[in-house]
Parts: sequence; structure tokens; C-alpha cells
Amino acid sequence: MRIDVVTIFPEYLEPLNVSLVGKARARGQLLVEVHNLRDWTHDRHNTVDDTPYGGGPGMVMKPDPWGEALDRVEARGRADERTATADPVLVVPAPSGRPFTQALAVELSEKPWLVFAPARYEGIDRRVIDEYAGRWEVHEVSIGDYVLAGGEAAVLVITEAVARLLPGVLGNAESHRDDSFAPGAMADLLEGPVYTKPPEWRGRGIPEVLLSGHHGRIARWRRDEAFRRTAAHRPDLIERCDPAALDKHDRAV
Ligand SMILES: O=C(OCc1ccccc1)c1cn[nH]c1
Repeated sequence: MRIDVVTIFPEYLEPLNVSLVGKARARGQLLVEVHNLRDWTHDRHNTVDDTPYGGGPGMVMKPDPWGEALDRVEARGRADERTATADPVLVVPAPSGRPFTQALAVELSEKPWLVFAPARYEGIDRRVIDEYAGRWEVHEVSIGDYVLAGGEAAVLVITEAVARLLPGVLGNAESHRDDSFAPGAMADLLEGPVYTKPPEWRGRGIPEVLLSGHHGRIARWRRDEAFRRTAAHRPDLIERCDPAALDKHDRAV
């Protein structure tokens, strides 16, 4: 997968050089290019924003630097044999976007090329989205119902959720099977509690069932704990889970 990010704060994306994403890049599973939007401004002050038409507070990101940047990013991607024939998917983080979910992370993880356009200020001139929506797949994506000063933090969140799903990136391929929100019987249930050694810590032991070696009982206990935590923290998810699938889970274990 190729990821391009256009931003006025390239240093904000440094974390993409470490940990899971950093390793995937080192292994060549992921190519990440970060571009400075100001490279496509031509005035003395490298201006990227201006006052909003119609008045109102704050500033809006000008369309011209974004147009030049995205066109160059597309040209550079086309010169890369891994994305020469692919079409970029433009991802624009915004509070007004489609909620980012594990399902969307899975959908994006199957794309060959993502281009992120994190906005600052009040957002990017709408004509930029309209221009690229004509020939690229465009997703405006919200990582939550709050307002950030810029979309860069959302790019880090989305990139991490997507990169860990790329084949071979997580190492133990199983470990995202029982993720919260992973498809399958545990779909849409929050994960239950986890424990590891030592067997006793500050007078606290381990739930007996986990030491029993009885995989069926362990799976059912985990399912019940996941159900309990979900009912407590996210009752909205309970409606979405399918009792038949849960029974199937129980019968299967
Ligand atoms: O604040 C966010 O993105 C930055 C942004 C984009 C457009 C206008 C204002 C701010 C955001 C919140 N949830 N998901 C994304």
C-alpha cells in the first residue's frame, strides 16, 4: 500500500516512522510519503489560507495549493510501479465526515493507494473535494464527534488502524481476529478483560476459568465478559449484534 499525506505540519506525521507503521515501511509493505502543502505556494509568505466567503470566524484553506499538491502527488504515485495503474483514494478527516469504524478500516486496508488531506483552520475550500470527487474515490471521515485544530492526528489514527490490517504487518495474523469490532460472532462486542503473568499481583489472582485449560468454557467466559462490558459501556452496540451468531459462537467453542 502507498500512503501520501499532504500537510502544513509534516513533522506531525513523524510517528508514522516508528512502531507498527514504521516496521511495515521498513519491510516495504507500506510506502508513506509526507508532502508539505507550502511547497505548492508561490507567494512570499507561502499563504495556504484566506478569509471565508460569506464572512464568519476563522480561515479557510485556499484551493490552489491543494490542487497543485494533489496533482503532483498523483503524478508521483503514477511513477511508482506499485501504483502506476491504481487510482488514489482521497481521505479527508473532518468532524462532518462518515464515522470511522473497523469496517471502514478494513475497506481502506484493501485499497492500493490512500492520499490523506488533513485540513487546518475551518477546513479546505469545498471546490477541492468537488474537483477530485469527479475522478477519485473520496471519503470524508470523522474519527469522533469533537473538533481538532487539524486533521493530522486523525491521519495517524486512520493510518494505524488500516496498517495493522495489512497482511503480515501484525505478525500473529490471528491477533486482529478477536479485535473489538472484528467481523464474526464477536462482531461489535467490546473485548473482555485480559490477564498475563504473574498469577498473583498485589493480592489479585486470575479468574479460575482462564487457568482451567477448558477452551470451551474459556471462550464462553470471554464471550460473556465481552457482552457484559459492551452492555455497560456501549449498549448501542448490543442491538447490532446477532444473537444467532453468538449462539453459533457458543456451539462452535
Ligand atoms: O477535527 C477534525 O478534523 C480536522 C478538521 C477538519 C475540518 C474542519 C475542522 C477540523 C476531526 C474530528 N473528528 N474527525 C476529524
